[in-house]
Amino acid sequence: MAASTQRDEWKALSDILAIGAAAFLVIIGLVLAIAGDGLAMKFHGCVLLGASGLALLYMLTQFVEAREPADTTGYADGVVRAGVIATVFWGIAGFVVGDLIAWQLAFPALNFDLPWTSFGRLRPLHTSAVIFAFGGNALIATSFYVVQRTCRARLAGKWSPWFVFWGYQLFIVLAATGYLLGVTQSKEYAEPEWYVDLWLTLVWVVYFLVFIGTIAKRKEPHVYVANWFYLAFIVTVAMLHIVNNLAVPVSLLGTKSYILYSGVQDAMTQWWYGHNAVGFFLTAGFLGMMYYFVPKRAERPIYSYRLSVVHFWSLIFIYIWAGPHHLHYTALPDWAQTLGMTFSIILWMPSWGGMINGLMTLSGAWDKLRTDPVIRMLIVAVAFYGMSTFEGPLMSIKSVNSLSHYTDWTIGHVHSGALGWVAFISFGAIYCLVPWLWHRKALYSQRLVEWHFWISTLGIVLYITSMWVSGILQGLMWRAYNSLGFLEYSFVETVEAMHPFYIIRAIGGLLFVIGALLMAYNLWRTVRGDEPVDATDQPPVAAAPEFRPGEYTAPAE
Ligand code: HEM
Ligand code: HEM
Ligand SMILES: [Cu+2]
Repeated sequence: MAASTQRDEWKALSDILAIGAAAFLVIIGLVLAIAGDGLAMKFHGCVLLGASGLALLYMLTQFVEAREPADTTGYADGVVRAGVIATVFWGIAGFVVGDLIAWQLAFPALNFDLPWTSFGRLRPLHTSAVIFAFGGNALIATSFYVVQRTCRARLAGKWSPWFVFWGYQLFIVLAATGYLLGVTQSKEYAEPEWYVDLWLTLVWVVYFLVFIGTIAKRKEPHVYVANWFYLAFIVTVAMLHIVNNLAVPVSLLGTKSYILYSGVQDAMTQWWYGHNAVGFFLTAGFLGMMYYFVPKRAERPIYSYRLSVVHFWSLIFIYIWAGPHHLHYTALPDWAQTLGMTFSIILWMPSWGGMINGLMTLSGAWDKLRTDPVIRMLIVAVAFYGMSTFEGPLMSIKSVNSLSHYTDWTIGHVHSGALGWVAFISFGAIYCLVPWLWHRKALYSQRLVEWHFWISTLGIVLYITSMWVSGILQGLMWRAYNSLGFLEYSFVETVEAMHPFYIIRAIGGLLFVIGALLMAYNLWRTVRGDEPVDATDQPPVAAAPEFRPGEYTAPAE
């Protein structure tokens, strides 16, 4: 009795705090909307005002009516469902913008001579949309799902998980609209200005607290390896984000700020950030996904649990040092470049350790590659992970980088990781999650998953092969001398030579977009509850699987 009143008091306190925080944000939004310096800040004030106003209204109605959310006892899956929807939505938005800029590179007239639609503004819109909006939502949704199952505990906090979700969407909207309006601090993958960075910091701290709070109240003694990867992703991204974005705003009412560092220190901080954004956002978090969804879908234990632990520690210790490979032949001291190159080459080993662990989880069940396109998607993702983590160390070797740097080869490398690994592992996870989360007995159509798989794979192959050819061609043309010691080609000749490859890449991108649209249609039909057209061919997914201790670890270990 006493315990329950105390719990009620805590709940009331948390409600009051949440309402107070929203009211505070309403005031800030109002101030910025009225007194903000310039159109962009005023607009962002309005966005903040609208978002926090809606949140405030919603929480007030809940509080006044003392209404309990529908499911306070089981797992908190509402926020995971929202995350899955957001992932698909932002994914398609990001892929479409990616393909648009791909066509712009082939046909510059598509810039339409307008500032808002120019390549310079749409490119960061693409990279942020796919990495942070698509990838970030996939990571938040799956991490919230996985941590609950593997800890057998409900997500910590009542409002906090929803704050993480909606706060993150607000971050995305502020960042994206900012780019279109020309607000940027010009650091690649860290373009949002100081006030958007501050907002993300707040959201991220709450994300960390929800995640660690759930682990703290776990009923399962062992902390499963996927959670280690998710946790490394959350903690390291916080560290990277804060250090790389230390800046002084010109005015508290304006968008512009100046970064604390200058010259080569700024460059090194930026690429320490940029490289580890790849390592911890695009790799560690998605490895967490791999370590849950591959064994689950294959219904096999992880090939080697011991290897997964070695994989974890070696990966996080080595990644952090490899950043200087982005700054070869720059003003960065030579020793630092060599250090970055050395650690990049060493990084090949833990990366492939992880790949082997993922692939070999299928041993004894290889036939599933033929019968289950979702498994195939997950496993091909792991194979692409292996490919791009072989290519990366190769490109980090200084003599190779002297050819590849600034060329389309880098773009090809990026997208074999991004499309092949990040997007495919997310698609696979989503195909698993949707029937579990919406309690459907199967996906609407397995055949459509097949189509998605093949169309998108073809798209990726067109993308990366065209970029390999154009990248190496570009690099060789730039460094070609004639017998008199003059450059053989003018720059514009190299641009002309790229044209056919840009068209092939854009077609590849289009195929990738079509695949994603097929997925969205299939998922929509599944969620709607339509009778699956080929349920008998699909593995049984009637109930979301429970975590059973020892299930993932090989018996021999
Ligand atoms: C339909 C799919 C996609 C297409 C057509 C596409 C196209 C493009 C294009 C044209 C660029 C600019 C290249 C340049 O400046 O030369 C680019 C850059 C980039 N894209 Fe994509 N993209 C797609 C999907 C993705 C996904 C899913 C991700 C990440 C998860 C991603 C991450 C990136 C990154 C990180 C860059 C910057 C690369 C760099 O600066 O080296 N893209 N993309
Ligand atoms: C062992 C692992 C890896 C190593 C050592 C590595 C190394 C490299 C190197 C040397 C570059 C070219 C730098 C330059 O010349 O400017 C690069 C660029 C890049 N890589 Fe990797 N890579 C690895 C894995 C990955 C993976 C798995 C992904 C994606 C999921 C990825 C995403 C990127 C991106 C986005 C860039 C472009 C950065 C920019 O200039 O904007 N890398 N990587
Ligand atoms: Cu790097």
